[in-house]
Amino acid sequence: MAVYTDITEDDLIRFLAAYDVGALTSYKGIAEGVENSNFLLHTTKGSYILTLYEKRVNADDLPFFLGLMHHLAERGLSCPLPLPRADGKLLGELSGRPAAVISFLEGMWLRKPEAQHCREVGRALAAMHVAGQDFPLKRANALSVSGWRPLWQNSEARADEVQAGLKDEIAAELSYLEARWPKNLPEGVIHADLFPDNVFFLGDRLSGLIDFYFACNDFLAYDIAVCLNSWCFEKNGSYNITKGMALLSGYQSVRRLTAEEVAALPLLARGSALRFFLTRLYDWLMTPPGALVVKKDPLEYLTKIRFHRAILSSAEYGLTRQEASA
Ligand SMILES: Nc1ncnc2c1ncn2[C@@H]1O[C@H](COP(=O)(O)OP(=O)(O)O)[C@@H](O)[C@H]1O
Ligand SMILES: N[C@@H](CCOP(=O)(O)O)C(=O)O
Repeated sequence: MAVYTDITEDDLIRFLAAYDVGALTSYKGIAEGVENSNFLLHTTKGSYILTLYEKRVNADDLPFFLGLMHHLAERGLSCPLPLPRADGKLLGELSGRPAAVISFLEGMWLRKPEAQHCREVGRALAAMHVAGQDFPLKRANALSVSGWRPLWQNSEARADEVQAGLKDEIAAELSYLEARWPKNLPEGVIHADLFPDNVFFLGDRLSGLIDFYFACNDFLAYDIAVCLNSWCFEKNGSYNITKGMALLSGYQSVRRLTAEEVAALPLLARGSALRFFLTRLYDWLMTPPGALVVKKDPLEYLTKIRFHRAILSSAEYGLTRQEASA
């Protein structure tokens, strides 16, 4: 459960006085998420999410994240909206943390997504990329290739505690990717963490995207790589090409990939797998005992890195031969 910062009822009531949300009737910590502390609030006016921004979120980036949610919602994308306070600001402070009240998005995330859901996600991701094209703020991806080595240096010495041989394997992987990371691919605003737990469905219909707190400017196709990694592998570590095909065709029904993006896909998928491996490894080794968070297994992403390393052509992800060789 991701609640890093406790709040008291008195402080919460005082904090909520600045919002037009009615009177608090109940609240509870949310048993999901990794990055921030989230609470579900019920008030006389409805349900809301209270987010306290934690360690990896830089307060200077909050206008980008909150502004982006507004921008995308204005262009018809379903995502939660930060509520304004009486003073017009979107951010307040609670228990010493920057905090926001966010509208509640109906729906549930899928524990066992199927190909049809992957298609919907592909479509929504491309719609987000298109809608983000005229978002005026910029934020570099702190967790792209230049951020991986500093992250690795924090865990490197203890990597073999997790699995023998990891230190050498990851060091080689990192050097390989640093030397070959693409430089010129179409860029824009990406979500950068569109895992199944950040996509809500009502029945089989996608009801919205949440958790824009890694959003940034980067290669659009890198976002697809994140989704292939998080949506198209089965629990046993195998890649499900039917899901890959659905996700990629859903995406391309809104935005066509360029030949350069197609060619870069195996490298981007490998890099995205390394990125999640590294943050998970860091959390695995560094999260203090007793923290109310479920740590995610870094080794799941080692399997994915190895899968991508063996890929010879983007067709293996589920692009048609024609698309893969265009
Ligand atoms: N706007 C929202 N509407 C409904 N539930 C939400 C909303 N935002 C977050 N949640 C709930 O909180 C959980 C954690 O949110 P998330 O943004 O993923 O946290 P974190 O940033 O810590 O990873 C989600 O899985 C969901 O259950
Ligand atoms: N998706 C990341 C962790 C970030 O957690 P989220 O709850 O913000 O999606 C992972 O799985 O490693």
